Amino acid sequence: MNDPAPDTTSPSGAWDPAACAPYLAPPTAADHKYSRGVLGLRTGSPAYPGAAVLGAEAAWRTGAGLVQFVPPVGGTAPLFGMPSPAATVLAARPETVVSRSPDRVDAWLVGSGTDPEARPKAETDELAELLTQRRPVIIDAGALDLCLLRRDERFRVAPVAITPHAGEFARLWRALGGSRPTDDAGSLGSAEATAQLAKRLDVTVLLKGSVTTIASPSGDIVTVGPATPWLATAGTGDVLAGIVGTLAARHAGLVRRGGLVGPAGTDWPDWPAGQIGLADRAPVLAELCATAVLLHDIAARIASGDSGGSAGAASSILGRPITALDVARSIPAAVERLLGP
Ligand SMILES: NC(=O)C1=CN([C@@H]2O[C@H](COP(=O)(O)OP(=O)(O)OC[C@H]3O[C@@H](n4cnc5c(N)ncnc54)[C@H](OP(=O)(O)O)[C@@H]3O)[C@@H](O)[C@H]2O)[C@@H](O)CC1
Ligand SMILES: Nc1ncnc2c1ncn2[C@@H]1O[C@H](COP(=O)(O)OP(=O)(O)O)[C@@H](O)[C@H]1O
Repeated sequence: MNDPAPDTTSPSGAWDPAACAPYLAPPTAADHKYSRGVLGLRTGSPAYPGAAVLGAEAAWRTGAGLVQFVPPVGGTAPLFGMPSPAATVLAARPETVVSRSPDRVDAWLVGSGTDPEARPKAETDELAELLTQRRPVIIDAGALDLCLLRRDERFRVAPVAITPHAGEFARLWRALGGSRPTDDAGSLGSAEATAQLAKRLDVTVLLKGSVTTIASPSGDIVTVGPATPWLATAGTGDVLAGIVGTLAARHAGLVRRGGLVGPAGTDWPDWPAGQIGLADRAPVLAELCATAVLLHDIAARIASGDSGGSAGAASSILGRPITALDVARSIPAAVERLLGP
């Protein structure tokens, strides 16, 4: 990959709170748990069971119909006498169903709270397999290396969004042969670099930061922020990933169709093969990501008691310290605020 030119372009646009509403629409009388979106989680590890709890908490609070947790394959036993990720998730959210091979999953969230160095081959193989299927896959933290598989056509079947922070973004950039950025995506013109990465790997890139940049493979860029700086605390990225995964599960059909409505309301399997390219599908995923980032910021502001700041406001810092779990627990109030009159 060539180094990006300095970023002289303006982003395609900042995300409008009003645009979130369709993605957060309340359930109807015709809904049931399966129609509201089933999220499959492959998150957490013996070293980081807490990250799996944060993602599951966020998923339920965002309004998932069902969250299914798949325990990591093989690997080391829990450390320090800690419970396993599955036991930790169940203790916090007994609504969660734990299963080795869940059916009816609409979208997957993988990688939060995992370490690629400690990942057994069997786990890597199962994660890679998800990229060969049509369900949306959200790739976070310790699974981000798997998006490099997208260089191979076989792994380009699933619509994919990745959620790196600046350090993780720099690692991916270097893995693709770029020499810049070093560890500071902000210094390189992140919009340009994010768009390049999105295009190269045919993924939607959600580059986290005070201002979060979201790029589609098509080149569209959306920015959200600045978010409240109280979000700069451990685990808030795991919460964001849970929100993104849940919205992707809720709108999995729309993601696969690229936002297009099929003939007589048909879904993807009824569409002629090859009619819709991956790049066509990506902007919907970007809009879901932007909605998730805005919801996350509003939840953080509610949790921190920041009644004066609105999402995206670059005001002086208002409010009080928060934890990642506080943010997750404030998601329902944030949904209500975004849907409010
Ligand atoms: N409770 C739990 O279970 C929790 C579990 N968690 C899990 O921990 C795992 C490891 O994740 P991780 O992010 O802590 O470590 P890693 O991937 O090595 O990246 C850090 C390196 O990147 C660099 N860096 C540059 N810019 C940066 C930025 N904006 N934000 C952050 N870093 C930035 C930074 O360099 P520096 O700036 O310090 O020079 C540093 O060298 C992962 O699976 C995650 O899910 C956490 O979510 C916490 C709660
Ligand atoms: N200074 C900041 N101002 C606003 N939001 C921030 C700031 N720093 C980080 N964030 C947000 O906090 C979250 C941190 O995610 P991440 O770096 O993955 O942390 P973790 O791995 O501990 O969950 C992201 O949503 C990011 O956009």
